Parts: sequence; C-alpha cells; structure tokens
Amino acid sequence: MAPASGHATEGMLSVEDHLRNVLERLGPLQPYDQSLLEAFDLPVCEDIESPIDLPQFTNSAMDGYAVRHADVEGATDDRPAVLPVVGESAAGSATSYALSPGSAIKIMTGAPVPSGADTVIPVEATDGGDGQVAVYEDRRRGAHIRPAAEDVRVGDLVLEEGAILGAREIGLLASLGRSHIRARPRPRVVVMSTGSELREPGQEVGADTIYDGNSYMLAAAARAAGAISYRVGIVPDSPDDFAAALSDQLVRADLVVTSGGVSMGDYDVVKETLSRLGTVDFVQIAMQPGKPQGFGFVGDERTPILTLPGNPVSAYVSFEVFGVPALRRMMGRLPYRRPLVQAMLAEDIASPDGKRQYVRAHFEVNHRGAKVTPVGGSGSHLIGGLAGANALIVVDEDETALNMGDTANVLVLDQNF
Ligand SMILES: Nc1nc2c(c(=O)[nH]1)N[C@H]1C(S)=C(S)[C@@H](COP(=O)(O)OP(=O)(O)OC[C@H]3O[C@@H](n4cnc5c(N)ncnc54)[C@H](O)[C@@H]3O)O[C@H]1N2
Ligand code: MOO
Repeated sequence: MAPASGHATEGMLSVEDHLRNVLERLGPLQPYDQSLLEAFDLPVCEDIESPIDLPQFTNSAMDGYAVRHADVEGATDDRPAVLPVVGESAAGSATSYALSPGSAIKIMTGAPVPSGADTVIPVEATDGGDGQVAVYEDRRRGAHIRPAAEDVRVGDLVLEEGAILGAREIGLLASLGRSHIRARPRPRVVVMSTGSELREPGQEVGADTIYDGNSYMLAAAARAAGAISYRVGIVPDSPDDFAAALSDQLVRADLVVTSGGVSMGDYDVVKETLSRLGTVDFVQIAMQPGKPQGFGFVGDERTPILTLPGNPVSAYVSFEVFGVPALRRMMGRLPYRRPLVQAMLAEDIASPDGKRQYVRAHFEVNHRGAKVTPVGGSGSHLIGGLAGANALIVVDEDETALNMGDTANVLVLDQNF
C-alpha cells in the first residue's frame, strides 16, 4: 500500500462543499393542510388574510351596565343616576337589544353592546341592581367598549408565507376560525445505530460491549430540530441484517440517519452495504470531529440517508452541522444553519491546519459580554464532556491557533433559530 503523502487533508471535501451538496440534493417536503397544533413551530406555506373582523362585534370589556353617556354624566355617590334595567346581554347570548334613552342594560364582559349604548359602567361603580340601577360614578364616553374590527379587519394580511407558527400565531389563527393550516409535514427521521458491540440501555454490558448512546442522542437531536424521530433497535455489523432493517424502515422515513460503520474497519457495515448500491457517496470531510460521512438516497422512493460516524461526539457534531440544516431544508425553514455568534475566548486553542474544528465549549453571557470556554477533551469518544457543553467553538480551516481574549465564532446549541 502506498504511504500517505501530501497534505493531511488531501482528497477531503470541505464542510461547506459537503453541506452544499446535501442541501442541493434535498428538497422541501410537500405542504398539506395540517390541524393547527400539529403545525406548531413549522413555517406556514400560505399568506393568511383574515376572513373576519376582530373583535367580530362591538362588545363590553367589563361586567356592568350598558348606558348612554348622557344619562349618567355627572353621577356621584350623593347624586346617583338611577335608571331602569330593561334587559341583559351576556357573552354567547344571541339576544340583540336596542337601548332606549334613560335606561340601562346589564352586560357581561365580551357580550355585544346594545345599539344605542355608548358607554359601559362597571358593576363596582353601581349598586348592582336588577330592576333598576343606581350609577355612582361617571365614565368617559365610550369607556369599556371594545369596537368591532379595532384589532384585525376582514382582508388584513395577518401572516405571511414563511412565518413560524408559534403560540401567538396559532392563537390568532384559531381566533380567526382556522382549524387547519397549510404547512410542510414535520420530517420523519428514522435513526439506526449499527455495531455488534452495542447493547440497549437497561440490558447487561460485558467486557467488550457498550451501551447504544448514539441512537438515543440522535433521535433526541432530531426532535429538538423539529422532526418526528423513530429510533430503531441496534443493528449488528452484518450487511444482510442492516439491509433488511433499512428496507423495513423506509416506509416511515423522510430521512434515515445512521451512526457507525462508515470508516475503514473490517466491519464497517453501513459503508459496505450502501456502497454497493451506488446511490450513497462516502466522503472524508476536512473537519474534526466528523471526518467520515456519507449522504445519498436509498429505496424505491429515493429516501435520503445521512450516514454519520459512530464516535459519539462525531455523530453529534455531524448531526448539528449536516443533519439540522438538512431537516430545516425539508421543513422549508430558514435559515438552514444555526447562526454563529461571537464570544471572547477564555483559553487558548490549537487546531489542525486545513480542517474545521468544532470545539466543545461552555458559552455564557455576563455583564462583560459573551464568553466561551472550552470544556472536556478533544477525543471523539468523550460523551461525558459533550454533555457538559452548551456550545461549539468553530475554528476555521486556515486557523491553527486561537488565543485567550480572541473573538471566537460559536454555535450556541439548544437555542431556537
Ligand atoms: N484506520 C482508520 N480508522 C479510523 C478512521 C480512519 O480514518 N482510519 N477514522 C476514525 C474516525 S475519525 C472516526 S469518527 C471513526 C468512525 O468510525 P465508524 O463510523 O466506522 O464507527 P464505528 O467504528 O462503528 O465506531 C466508532 C466508535 O464509536 C463507538 N460507537 C459506535 N456506535 C455507537 C453507539 N451507537 N453508541 C455509542 N458508541 C458508539 C464504537 O464503539 C467505536 O468506539 O473511525 C475512526 N477510525
Ligand atoms: O472524525 Mo472522527 O469524527 O475525528 O472522531
């Protein structure tokens, strides 16, 4: 075998090239009418114009009495305005009253204001009477009346295509009478871990077996990115088992994510099995961690598949760098990638030339600004250190060192974007 020669990153693709390739080959999923809550946190795929006014009808902001302002003007404790109570308007009661001069109608919060009334006197400013009411305090004309259409008018553009459906947007749509909304489906991600050394949490592990942390981590990371995820039980390092498990899963997958079996070993089952199909490219990326990667399509439906390396930190970082943008592309959610933020570096960092390094770190904002501190070691197996991090420092390909006090680019994990 020829000895390795030339630059350490010769033959490797850059992170940017691989990510571009993934994003170019994926398209957004087809939108459909989803029930409102299903569409939570998804971008809406239509402009929404209001079909109704909000408020729909002029209504009371207080429990009290609907009156004509002229009939109560100047009322005080000593000289109350006494009016006959000629009816009642309660929220949800369809009765429509007209108020004749010199009378009052009892009214509840949210109930339609009778025509002829221009002011609501809260019950606290009266004796609360039924047959007749003594009003002890004046209010300005129009007090406690919520006019029809003061908030939203029929035909107003209330949400633009692409807006994210959060609690407030969903509340508004329901208030406009929308039960369904056009949005892309949440991608269904099937996560598979390969490795004959793996065991399920809860089972016994022996001297040469380990727990399958990756499939749990990646299934959780997919959910955090807004997807639905299904975790498949451990698949041993056998091409037949892997091919069978994969083909069983395709029916429920918009994206398959595997971990393990993509490097140079004798039992690298993912690479071995999928390379034969010719539809998945296995590449080496100039990044650390996360060097061996694969992306392509499998099955009759050409389901996209991301094959991530098995080292836990490599799998996590790879999912953050390639998986999260892939899912956001499928959801039609911009921006595809987590924005970088700048922070003051609290320690020196060395980084390999020609590779982009993702350094586990702790990010905080204090009174002096944003600060980031590397945590744990750099080994790709250090899941304990990974769990202690809340950020990744991104050291560019052409940087071999960053010094304490430098401004570093940081991916702050777990933040909505
Ligand atoms: N000769 C070479 N060896 C390796 C290279 C290389 O270029 N030449 N690359 C190294 C790098 S970098 C990485 S990353 C790993 C990737 O390996 P695989 O994707 O083939 O993964 P495995 O060999 O199956 O496992 C690697 C490591 O991770 C542990 N693992 C795997 N799956 C899980 C899981 N579900 N939960 C927890 N831990 C898991 C596994 O036990 C191994 O320790 O290859 C290097 N080797
Ligand atoms: O790329 Mo591996 O991901 O360095 O451990």
